[in-house]
Amino acid sequence: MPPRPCQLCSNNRAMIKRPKTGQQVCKECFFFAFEEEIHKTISDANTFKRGERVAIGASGGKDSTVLAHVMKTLNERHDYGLELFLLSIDEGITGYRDDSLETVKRNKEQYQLPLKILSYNELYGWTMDRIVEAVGKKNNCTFCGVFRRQALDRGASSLNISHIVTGHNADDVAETVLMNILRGDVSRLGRCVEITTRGEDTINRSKPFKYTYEKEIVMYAYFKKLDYFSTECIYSPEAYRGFARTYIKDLEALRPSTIIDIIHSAENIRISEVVQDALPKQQKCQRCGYISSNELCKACVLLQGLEKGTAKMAIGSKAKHVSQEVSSDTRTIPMFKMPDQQVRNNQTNQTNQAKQSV
Ligand SMILES: Nc1ncnc2c1ncn2[C@@H]1O[C@H](COP(=O)(O)OP(=O)(O)OP(=O)(O)O)[C@@H](O)[C@H]1O
Repeated sequence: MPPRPCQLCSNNRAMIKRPKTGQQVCKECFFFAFEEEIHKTISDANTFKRGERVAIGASGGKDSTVLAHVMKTLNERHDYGLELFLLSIDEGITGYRDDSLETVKRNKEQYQLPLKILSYNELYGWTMDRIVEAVGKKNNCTFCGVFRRQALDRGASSLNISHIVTGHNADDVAETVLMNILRGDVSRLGRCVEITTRGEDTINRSKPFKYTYEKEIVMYAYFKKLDYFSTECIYSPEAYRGFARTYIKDLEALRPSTIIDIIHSAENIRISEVVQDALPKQQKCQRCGYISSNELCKACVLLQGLEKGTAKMAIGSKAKHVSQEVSSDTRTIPMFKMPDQQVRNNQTNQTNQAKQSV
């Protein structure tokens, strides 16, 4: 059978069948189409301001490694004018995160980007290895997720950065939509499909891979021969999320557009004002100053549970009513500080001067 030509350039031999579109394309056209679709996602949503300092949440895994590579490529190709940094959180998981951080350190050299590593141990006085010893494997993902979210914001803030991008891809977003529906979590249903979540007292978070299929990220990393770490976390993943993931993968095998269709469905759901008014209002944690929907943020509640030896109780719904009292010898999280107002103002001024956003 004669070689099949690329359906995009018609010159080269097709090497890849795109999981997202089914098109048969050559390597070069795949790379370009993949990158430019991400550029479209970024520019359609005016995601960045020119001159902005942006931290790439870098775990060393395939998604964030491809993200670092693509952000650097697009920043240069389309002159976004961004100052990019790698930001890694060391959760303290021996045999997993220590190895993946070695990959990030190599990425720092390969992409010539500054790297900041912040550890749970430094910030909370606990590693995930010790947390798992204390709470067991069943609920450890709750601790890790809550602690990572804050650690990323605190790491960014220490670099005077008010925008983080993560490698969450279309499969992750579709999975989160499904989980929010299954849990009846209306407030998160709307937010989880936004490319950027913004707020006065929060660090902006963006997902440039919101419409990018995981299978294509794997192909991109493979054909570009990127240096990434491919082992799964050694602590068991959250079982409920695992079911949602498998369900979506099964549907994708039958109809590849399922992933995008789920995302589009959630984008078009309108939450009634009655429901919105009933949602908890955002405030600052009374202990550490981090954004929270209760008097104490989730990280402070979880840390207090760990310190007092009542960590399992801290996970449940009664955790909101945890005592505010904390003895002077109990470890607490340092006060959260948003990036310097000055920096934010400067960024706005630069933006106004440049009158441009990407
Ligand atoms: N330890 C970490 N340090 C910095 N960023 C992280 C860390 N863990 C996760 N992230 C960010 O959150 C995104 C989603 O994380 P998740 O745990 O779902 O991993 P993943 O889907 O396996 O991604 P990756 O392949 O990048 O590890 C990552 O792509 C990355 O941007």
